[in-house]
Order: sequence, then C-alpha cells, then structure tokens
Amino acid sequence: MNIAVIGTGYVGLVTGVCLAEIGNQVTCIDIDHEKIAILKEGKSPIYEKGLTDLMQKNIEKENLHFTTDYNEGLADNQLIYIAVGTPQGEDGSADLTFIDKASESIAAALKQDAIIVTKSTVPVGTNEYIKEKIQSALSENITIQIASNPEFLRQGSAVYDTFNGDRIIIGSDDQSALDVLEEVNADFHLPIVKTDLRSAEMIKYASNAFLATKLSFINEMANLCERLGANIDNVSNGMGMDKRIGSSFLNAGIGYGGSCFPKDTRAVISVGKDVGYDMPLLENVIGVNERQKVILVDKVMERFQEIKGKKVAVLGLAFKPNTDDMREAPSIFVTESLLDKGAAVHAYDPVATENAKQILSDKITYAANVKEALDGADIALILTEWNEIREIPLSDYKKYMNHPVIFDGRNCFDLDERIGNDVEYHSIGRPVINR
Ligand SMILES: NC(=O)c1ccc[n+]([C@@H]2O[C@H](COP(=O)([O-])OP(=O)(O)OC[C@H]3O[C@@H](n4cnc5c(N)ncnc54)[C@H](O)[C@@H]3O)[C@@H](O)[C@H]2O)c1
Ligand SMILES: O=c1ccn([C@@H]2O[C@H](COP(=O)(O)OP(=O)(O)O[C@H]3O[C@H](CO)[C@@H](O)[C@H](O)[C@H]3O)[C@@H](O)[C@H]2O)c(=O)[nH]1
Repeated sequence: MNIAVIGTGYVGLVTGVCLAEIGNQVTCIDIDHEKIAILKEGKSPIYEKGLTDLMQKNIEKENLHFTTDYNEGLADNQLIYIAVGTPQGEDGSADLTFIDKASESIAAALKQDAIIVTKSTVPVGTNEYIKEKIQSALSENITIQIASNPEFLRQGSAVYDTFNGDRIIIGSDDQSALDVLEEVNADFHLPIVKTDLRSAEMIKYASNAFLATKLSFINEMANLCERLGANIDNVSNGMGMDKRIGSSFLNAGIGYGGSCFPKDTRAVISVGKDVGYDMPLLENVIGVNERQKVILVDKVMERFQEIKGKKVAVLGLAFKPNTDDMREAPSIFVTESLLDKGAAVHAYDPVATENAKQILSDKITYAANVKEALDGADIALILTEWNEIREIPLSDYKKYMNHPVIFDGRNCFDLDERIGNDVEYHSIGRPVINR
C-alpha cells in the first residue's frame, strides 16, 4: 500500500521504517529540512537500536522516501499517518499546535480520498476535530475517513516493540477504515483490537496513566521499605509473582521521566477538568514522582549536610538507558539541585551528552568516560542504568574516587553479592551498605 507518514520523530520514523519493512511504499514528511536531509543520506537523527540498518535497507529497496513537500509526500497515498509531537502546554493540557499545522497542510495538498490515521497521543475527541478540520477545507469531491492507531513503543527498544508489541489498537467509527487498517497491520503478526474512535484515544491515555501509577506506587513502597528495614527488590519480586499484579514496571528508582508519562498524566487530568471531573489519584501520582526525582539529593544532603565545592560524579543523563532522549530526564532536576547547593558536577552518558548540553549548557562538566567522571570525585550518583554503567566494577569506584560513597538511583548493584569493603552504598528502598 502507498502510505505517507507525517513527522519523523521517535514514533513517525520508526513507524515509517517498519511499515516499509513489511512491504509498503512509504513516504515520510517532515517540516524540519535538516532532519530530512540527514534521513535522505540514510542516517538516523535519533539513537534507536536497529533503526539505521532497517532504514538503509528499505531506502535501497526503494520502499522508503523522505520529503519536506506535502504535495510530493501525499500524492497517490491513500493512507496518511500523523505522528507529530503533542507536547505539554503551559496549563498541562496537550498542545495541539503541530496537529493543527499538519492538518492544514494535509488539507492544502490532498488530491484524492484518503484515510487519516492518528499515531500521535491526543486527547479524546481530537480525531473528530482533525477530521472536521481537514474535511471542511477540502473540495467536495474528496472524502476522508479518520482512525486512531495509538502507539505503545518504548524509546530504546522502539523497533523491537513495533514487531513484538502486546497489541495493536485501531479505533474508528468507520468500518471500511478499520478493515483497511486491519489488513495493513496484519503483517506485524500481533493481536489487533478494533474499537471505536474515542475508546482508542482513551486506551492510550489510560495505559500511560496506569503505568505511571504503578511506578509511583512502587516508589512510595520503596521509601517506606527504607524506613522499616525491608528491601524493595524482595518486595517487588514477591508482589510481581501474583499474576494480577504482574512483575514488570516494579523497579523502584528516581521516578519516571521521558517524553510521555509526565505530559500524558497531566493531559489526562486536563481532559478530566474539561468535563468537570477531578482526578485526585493521578494528581498524587505526579506529586509522588516529583518528590522521587530528587530523592537522591535528599539522601546526599542527609549524609553530607554540605556539598559546596565537592566533586559529584553523575553517571547517566538520559531519562532511561538505550536512548539519547533527555526530555524530562530526572538527571536534569538532580543536576540543577546539586548545582544550587554548590557542587561541581561531572557527568558521563554514553549517548545523551549532546542533547544534555542543550539543556544543562556549560553549568556542568561533561566527562568523556566513566573514569573522567569518577576521578577524584567525593560522591557518585547513578542516574541511568546503561549496561556500561551497571557493569562498572566496584574496584573502579575505589580506584578513582577519594573515598567511594555511591548513591544509586537505579539499584544496579546486588546488595549481597557485589558490595565489598570500603564502599558506602545508598540505593532506593534498600538498606544502606557501609562496611
Ligand atoms: N516518543 C515516544 O516514545 C512515543 C511513544 C508513543 C507515542 N508517542 C506520541 O507520538 C507523538 C510523536 O512523538 P515523538 O516522540 O515521535 O515526537 P518528536 O518530537 O520526536 O517528533 C515529532 C516530529 O514531527 C515533526 N513535525 C512537527 N510539525 C510538523 C508538521 N506540521 N508537518 C510535518 N512534520 C512535523 C517535527 O519536526 C518532529 O520531527 C506524540 O504525540 C507522542 O506523545 C511518543
Ligand atoms: O520499572 C520501571 C520501569 C520504568 N521506569 C521509568 O519510567 C520511565 C518510562 O520508561 P519506559 O516506559 O520504559 O519508556 P518510554 O519510552 O517513556 O515508554 C512509555 O511511554 C511511551 C510513550 O507514550 C509508551 O508508548 C510506552 O508504552 C511507555 O512504556 C523511565 O524514566 C524509566 O526509567 C522505572 O523507573 N521503573
């Protein structure tokens, strides 16, 4: 099938590449000229495992094309995916500016009937709004249908998730649009759930809100474990064996970040407000997460009282491993707080340093490797559990630091096996090791 994908970010690019991989003719459209120029050279502007290889393969097979021109991009395409950003607006609601602009550009360029498929995460009712906006601007002989196909990929494993997700949700109030999308998605060989338009939009928000709730819940339990002498790893393990609870998403840490959970939880509260419905549970999920993001700094201050002039090594900046994304990364809040208290921060991340520089500028020192960050440091903070960081031997902390005091926000070390002598080790929801 001939498909256009609008927006070549984490979702649009992965969607376009994977739709090409299963045999479609895909044209990706973006207004960012620099991005499209990079993509045309077969390079990926984002760090996502397996993406570049798959992209180059499909460019060579002539299944995958890139353009900034909507007229070129929409020509002959009956299926048009929208995957532009829906960032958080100032009042917490989803900012639909990019959706508006993309809809206007579709309306101006579309010359044939088409199905518009929204991949972007949008408030319930937005698809109806998009349909009305585009249809009312088209000439009378062109008809569009609308469908919601929310995306559930995780950054860092986006290509894997596209081919191995738990389900594909397709929502439309138009049976023929549902049938076309079912056929297109059949080649992913995943369970397909067909539903109505509004429910599909709601499934996405409800899923992210639930996952965020699970994280704030386990983080709150971790904080309680610390005060009661229990170990959250053992607690999560025991809880997760109950199939009704499930073992995934129970890793306590320094809170959730990224481009989705923070903004989507706020957007759900905002759509609730629009219809006069308060959501105290989600309000508190967000509140618990805000507190959790700086919990390591609280632990540092409790241990040292004063950190002015101390060298603090920060290991990991990205909001999670295997991505270069810094959006809402807990490292931003931790670093800012350490700087406020007068610490000299030396940070290392295997991939996200360039993106981090755009946010943290020259306020911190960017180390080229783990050794540079740890060398002569008084305190080490582990913020992202990249394998490279998980696998740093404790002997390295001893070798490079003055006296190793580690604050691990991701519980990378097994308390029993790996903590040896001469290392003071603080983690989340587990006893402090100081021997
Ligand atoms: N990042 C994720 O892991 C993820 C997962 C699931 C769903 N989502 C949702 O998918 C959507 C996209 O997220 P993302 O992370 O890929 O965003 P992104 O910011 O990485 O990419 C958005 C892209 O859209 C382009 N764009 C903006 N306006 C445009 C226009 N008028 N025409 C063409 N291109 C335009 C931008 O230049 C950019 O390249 C959001 O609604 C997000 O909530 C994201
Ligand atoms: O047990 C866990 C799991 C995750 N996290 C944190 O939670 C955040 C989000 O992690 P993850 O869900 O793996 O990454 P995202 O790429 O943000 O993916 C989420 O957000 C996407 C955008 O909507 C959805 O598509 C995905 O299904 C959803 O998992 C990160 O800060 C993680 O460090 C934890 O602290 N503990």
